[in-house]
Amino acid sequence: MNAIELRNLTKIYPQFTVNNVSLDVKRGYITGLIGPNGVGKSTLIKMMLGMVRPDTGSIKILGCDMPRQEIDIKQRVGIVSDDCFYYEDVSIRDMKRIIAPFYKKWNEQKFNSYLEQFELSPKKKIGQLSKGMKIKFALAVALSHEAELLIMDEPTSGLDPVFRRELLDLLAEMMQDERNTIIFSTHITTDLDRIADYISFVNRGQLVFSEAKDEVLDRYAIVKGDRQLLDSDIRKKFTGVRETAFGFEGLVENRHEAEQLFGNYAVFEKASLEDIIYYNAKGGRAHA
Ligand SMILES: Nc1ncnc2c1ncn2[C@@H]1O[C@H](COP(=O)(O)OP(=O)(O)OP(=O)(O)O)[C@@H](O)[C@H]1O
Repeated sequence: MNAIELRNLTKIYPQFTVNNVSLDVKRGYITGLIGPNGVGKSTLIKMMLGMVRPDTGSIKILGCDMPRQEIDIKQRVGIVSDDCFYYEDVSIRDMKRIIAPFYKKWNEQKFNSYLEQFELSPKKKIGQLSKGMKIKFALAVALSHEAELLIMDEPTSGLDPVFRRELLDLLAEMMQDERNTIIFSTHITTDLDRIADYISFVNRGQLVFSEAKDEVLDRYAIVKGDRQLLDSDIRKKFTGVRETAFGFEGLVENRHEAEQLFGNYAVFEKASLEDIIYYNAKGGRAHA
């Protein structure tokens, strides 16, 4: 079953379009939403959360229609984003008093223990929280109302390495209940190496792929070889190529096909998620 189903979503901004994105996020798994800056990841997440209305297309979250069943959906979804919706002038304690009654399954004890674990003083005003502290607060809220689905926009980007690991542990803990689902966008691909099951890759407003992380890492490869191997037909086989005085290095989408093409004339290495983002972002423009 899918926790999220996006169908043919399009959002047109004056200088940018999310173009006909269809995406299934599998229930019971962690999906990483990756892509270069400004390709539409936050816009997609905001559409899932009803914060941005698509021009066309449909959105189902936990089997419910967004926006028609937005209130039911929000009961079951935890949101972590650094441009969260909280009042700056209000303390953590008072903000909690505003938020908690909205949730049918609010767990006060859990919330207090997260505040303690995250070293957040209830007296501190939201406006005085650092970016990382705001994320911790949003996470404490999200984890205290028994959310089945956690949707997070760059949750790890403002966090120090110690809390980043703690966060990943918390997410792993949440996934012990196999009905739970997490999707988060990130630039920190090492976080995904650690915990993601699926990767959804967005580039220039379009979904490039959404598949199991292990399959992605098996399918793509970095190829290195002598520049003489490159002609215009061969270049087309690469998602992107970097050329140096000594040779070339490029990303191919189909390792098997490239191995048949180059045989022993090239060297093949495993591509990382970072390689996949880099070469897709640069495309044919990737030169050293
Ligand atoms: N409200 C808006 N009005 C007009 N353009 C917008 C609006 N929101 C986003 N955009 C544009 O849409 C594009 C995609 O932005 P978005 O924030 O979705 O990208 P992103 O992939 O999340 O980027 P990053 O990784 O840098 O956070 C950008 O060019 C941005 O300027």
